[in-house]
Amino acid sequence: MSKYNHSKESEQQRIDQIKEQVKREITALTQHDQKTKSEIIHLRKTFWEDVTVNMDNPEDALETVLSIKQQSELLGERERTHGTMDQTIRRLEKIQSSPYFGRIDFKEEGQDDSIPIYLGVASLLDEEKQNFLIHDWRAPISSLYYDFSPGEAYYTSPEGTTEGEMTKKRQFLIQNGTIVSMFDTGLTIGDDLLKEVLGNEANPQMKSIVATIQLEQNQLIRDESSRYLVVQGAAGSGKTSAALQRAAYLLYRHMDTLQANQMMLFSPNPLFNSYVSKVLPELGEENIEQTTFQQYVQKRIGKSFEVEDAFTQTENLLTLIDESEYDQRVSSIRYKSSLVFKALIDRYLSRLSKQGMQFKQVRFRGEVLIDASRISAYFYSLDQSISMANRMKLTAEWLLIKLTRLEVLERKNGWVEDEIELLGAEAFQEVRKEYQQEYEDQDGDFDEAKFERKQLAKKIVAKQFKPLKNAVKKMAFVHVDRMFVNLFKQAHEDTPNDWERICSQTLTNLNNRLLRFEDVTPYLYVKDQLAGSKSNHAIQHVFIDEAQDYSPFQFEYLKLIYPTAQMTILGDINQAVYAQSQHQLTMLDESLHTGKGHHVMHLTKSYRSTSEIVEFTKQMIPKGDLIEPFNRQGQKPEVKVVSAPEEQLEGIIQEIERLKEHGHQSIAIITKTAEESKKVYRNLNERISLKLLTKDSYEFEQGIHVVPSYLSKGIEFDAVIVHDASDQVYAHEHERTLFYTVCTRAMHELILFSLGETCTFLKEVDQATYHVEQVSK
Ligand SMILES: Nc1ncnc2c1ncn2[C@@H]1O[C@H](COP(=O)(O)OP(=O)(O)OP(=O)(O)O)[C@@H](O)[C@H]1O
Repeated sequence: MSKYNHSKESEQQRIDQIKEQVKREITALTQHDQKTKSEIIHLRKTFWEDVTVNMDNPEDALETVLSIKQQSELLGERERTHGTMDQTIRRLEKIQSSPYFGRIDFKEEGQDDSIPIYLGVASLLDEEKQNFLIHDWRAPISSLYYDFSPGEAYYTSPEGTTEGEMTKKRQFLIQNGTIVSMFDTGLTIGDDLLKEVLGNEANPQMKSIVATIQLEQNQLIRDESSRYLVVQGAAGSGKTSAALQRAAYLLYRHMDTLQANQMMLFSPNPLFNSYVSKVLPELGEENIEQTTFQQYVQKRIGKSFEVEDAFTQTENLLTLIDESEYDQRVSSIRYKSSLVFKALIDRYLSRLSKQGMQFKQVRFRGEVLIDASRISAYFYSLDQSISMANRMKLTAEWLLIKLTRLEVLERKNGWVEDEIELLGAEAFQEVRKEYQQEYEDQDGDFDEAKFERKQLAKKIVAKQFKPLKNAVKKMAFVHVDRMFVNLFKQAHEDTPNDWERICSQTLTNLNNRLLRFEDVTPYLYVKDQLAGSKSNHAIQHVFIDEAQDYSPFQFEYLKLIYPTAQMTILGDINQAVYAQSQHQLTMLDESLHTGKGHHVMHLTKSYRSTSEIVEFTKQMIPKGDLIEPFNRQGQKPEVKVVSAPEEQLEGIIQEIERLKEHGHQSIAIITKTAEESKKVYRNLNERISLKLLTKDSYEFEQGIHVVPSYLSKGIEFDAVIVHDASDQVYAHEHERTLFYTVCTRAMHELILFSLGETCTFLKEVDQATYHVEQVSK
C-alpha cells in the first residue's frame, strides 16, 4: 500500500470517527429536542391554566401580570432552546456529510511537534470538549490555510501574533462523509480543485467559495483596519463571493454584538437578491438584509411622484437616436450626480435657514387652522445658531401644542353637536360606563348628560385631529416639494453652462410629478435636510456591490442614512454602465478614499471565465493587461458575421443546440437594450424554450434567457451569445463598458453575432485571440 493510500485511509478513519461522534451528538440532541418540543406544546396548551388571573384589586392585578410574565418567559426560554438545538442539529448534519475541506499541520515556534488543524464550515470539539476536531474557517488560526504555503507562517489573533512553520497543507473533497479526492497543495490553494470548481456548470444560485478562497480574497474578507473598505476588482475576480464570505466572517468575529439583520447589502437589481440568497445559509448564517438603491428610494418617496429607475434611465439613453438630445440628458445626469451639485444644494439650504423656507398651511374641515406664514414666522423666530433640523423639530412641537389648544376650542363648534346626534347607542353606552367608573360617587348635582356630551365631543374632535397631529409629527407641514422646485427657479453661483436648460427640463418633469433617476438622490437629500434625516443607526455594516454605479453624491447620501455603519464598497470601474458613472467620479474612485479610515484594495485575478475569454475581453478596456486570468482553458471566443437578421436568428438557434449538446445548461442571449430583448424573445419563443429577463424579474433558473445588457451585471452563464455586436448597435465610445460587461458574463463559451461590420471594441481586439466566421446562406 502506498504512503498516499495509507494516508487517505487514515484520513477516512478519522472522518468515520467524527461521523460516529456526530451521530451520537445528533441522537442525544434530537431526544433532548423532542422533550423540549413536548414541553412547549404542553406550555402553550396549559398557558392560561397555569396563570392566576385575578383583577379584583391592584395587588391581585399586579400578581396576575407577574404570573403571565413568568409563564411567557418560561415558554420563550423553551422556544429559544428549541431553536438553538434545531440549528445545532442542522449544523451537525452538515458536518456529517462534509466535515472539512482542508488541513494544515502547524508547528508553533518553541514546540517540538506539528499539530494538524482541520478546517470546516463549522467547528467541532471532541467529546471531552477539550480539543477542536474541526476549526471554523473563520477562526484566527484558519487564516494560515489561506495566507501561506508550507514553510514559515504566522497568524494573528486577539492574543497577538503566533509564528511557526506549516509542515503540511492538504485539501479534501468530501461528499456524504467519504473522501472523493485529496491533494497536498503547494503555493496557491488547490489549483486543481479550483479548476474543477470553476469548470462546473453555472448555477442559478451563487455558491460559497470557502474551500478555495484565494490569498488576496482572504485579505478582503478579514480586513477590519478601516471604516470604508474599497475593492476595485476585475470582472469575475470574486468580489461578490468574497463580500458574502466577509459578511459570514464578520458575523463570526463579532457574534456577541453583530447580527445578520444589522448588515445591509445593496445589490444591482432584484434578480441579484435571489442569486446570492443561498451563500450565507450554506455557511450556517442567516441572510443579511438586502435591497437595491431603487427599492430604498421607492419606499422613501412612495406614491407622491412617479420615480424613474436607473434601468429605465439607461434604456431611454441607449435608445435615444438624436445625439444632441443624448448629450444634453447625459450632461444633466452627470452634473446632478456630482458633489459640485451637492455643494450648490448645501448653499441653497443654508440660505433657506435664513429665509425662503416654505410651509404648508394646516387645514381642518376646509378651513385654515394655522397659516403657513405663522409657521414660517415661528421658525425664523428661533435662534439661528440652532441647527435647521432642530429648529424644524421645535416648530413641530410648537405646532402640536397649538393644535392641542385648537382641538379644545373646536369641541364647541356646531358640527360636533351634529356628529353627536348621529352617533349610535353604543357610543353613548361607552361614555356612560366611563362615567359610572369615574364619577358614580359624585355629589347629586353632577350633570350626567352634560358629562356625556362633553366626553363625546372630546372623542369626536380628537379622532379628527389625530391625522393632523400625525402629519405634523411626520413633518408634512414642511413644503419639501416646493423648495425642491425653487432650487431650480432661483439664481445660484457656480452653475454649469447649461443650467438654464437643466432647470427648465427639471421643472417640466416636476410639474408632471415625475422624478427622474438623477433627481432622486438630490430630492431625498433636500427632504432629509429640511424635514429631518431618516438615518438608520441599527445597521452596523453596509455592503455596496457594483459600486461603480453609484455617484459621489449617492455615496454622501448613503453615509448620511447609515451614519454609524462601516462600509464594504466593491466594484469594477470598467463595468460602469450608467451615464452618471461613465468617465465620471464614482463612489469607487480612489480620490474619495484617501483619508484615514479608508482602505483601498485591488483584485486583478479573474476566476469566472476561461483564460481564452479573459485574454479576449481584457483587450477592450484600458489597463486590461493588468488582469490575470485563472489558468483554465476553453474555446476561443467565436465571432459570427451575418448579413441578414434571419441569419442571425438561425445562427443563434444552431449555437444554442450545439451548446446544449455540450452540456451547457445556462445560456444567455444578451442584447443591448430591453427593446431588442423583447424582439429577440418574440422571434425565438416559438422555436425554442426560453425566458425573457426584465427589470422586474426576481428570480432566474437554469435554462436559456434573453437579457438586456445592463441587467446581466453581477450574474454569470455557462455560455453567452451576444446579440448583434455590430457597429450599428454598439456604435458609441460610451458603450464600451457595457459591451465589456456583457462579454465578461461568460464562464465557458462566448459567441458574438454581428449583423454586418463588427463594432470598434471588437475590431481593436487581436484577431489571434478569437475565431471569425462569415456566415451567409
Ligand atoms: N476563490 C474562489 N473559489 C471558487 N470560485 C471562485 C473563487 N473566486 C471567484 N470564484 C467564482 O468566480 C465567479 C465570479 O465571482 P463573482 O461573481 O464573485 O465575481 P465578481 O468580481 O463579483 O464579478 P463581476 O464584477 O464580473 O460581476 C463565481 O462563479 C465565483 O464562484
